[in-house]
Amino acid sequence: MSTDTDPVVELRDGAVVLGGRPVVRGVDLTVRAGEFVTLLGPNGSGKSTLVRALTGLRPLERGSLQLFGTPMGSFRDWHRLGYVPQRAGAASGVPVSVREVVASGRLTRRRVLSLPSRADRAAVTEALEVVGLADRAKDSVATLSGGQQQRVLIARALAGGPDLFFLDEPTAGVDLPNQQALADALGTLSRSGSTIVLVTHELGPLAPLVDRTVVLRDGRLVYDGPPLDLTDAHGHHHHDLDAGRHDHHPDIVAPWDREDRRP
Ligand SMILES: Nc1ncnc2c1ncn2[C@@H]1O[C@H](COP(=O)(O)OP(=O)(O)OP(=O)(O)O)[C@@H](O)[C@H]1O
Repeated sequence: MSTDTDPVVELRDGAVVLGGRPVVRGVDLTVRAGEFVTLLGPNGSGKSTLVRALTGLRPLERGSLQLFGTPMGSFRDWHRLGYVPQRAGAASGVPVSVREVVASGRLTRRRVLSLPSRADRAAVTEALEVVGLADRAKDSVATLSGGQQQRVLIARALAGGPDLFFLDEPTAGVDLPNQQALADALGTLSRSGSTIVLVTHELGPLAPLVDRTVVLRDGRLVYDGPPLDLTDAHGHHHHDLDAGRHDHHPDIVAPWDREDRRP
């Protein structure tokens, strides 16, 4: 973990209200360059909302946010951010190739109405290689599995050359080989110095990559520290990280969910 580098995300007292209800409440979060942070918490605890707020997609009701040291209101370097939303299929119904989807990730880099440059094409090819889909470039996205489509979206985010990635449950509903391919791609990114903020219910093959864990509960940050060993003394895995399999079934017994948890 790098603690001596500049913060790339600095949220102070962040609050988001949706439908009149506080969903993110008084969150302080600093992410430094090169960190790999996982954001955990039960269903509905506000993880996706927090990530959307950090990308500027959800306005803050209260608090302040800086990205790369610039207040959100004046931030313009959008090409530095990559965002892979939750449960997003890459297939649109319109026949579109894997390469075309990934190439759309270069649009923040290109001048309006200009043709793709050699650098654009090279970035797309490289992004496809990182996620292990170079051999599927010409195929229609619709012919890919859900896990492969998720990797296409990661390649799209990658193609823009961002150095800060937000990924919202990229492994949900993805089989083990695809999870491993995702972990390989994120490991490559992380080693190249990218900062990664990842929402997940289950780390699986991603676990070795994680520097730091942040846990939300009821919109509040209840843990921020080293990755948690969620296996108890009896070798049982705490149940809530499997909650993704039982959507909206908050059967919680994890450390941050005990009565004595700190606020
Ligand atoms: N557009 C919206 N309007 C009103 N409430 C919303 C909206 N979007 C989300 N919520 C509510 O905000 C709360 C937090 O949702 P969010 O999706 O951020 O949680 P999450 O931790 O990512 O959950 P999950 O693990 O199920 O994806 C939930 O109670 C949800 O119902």
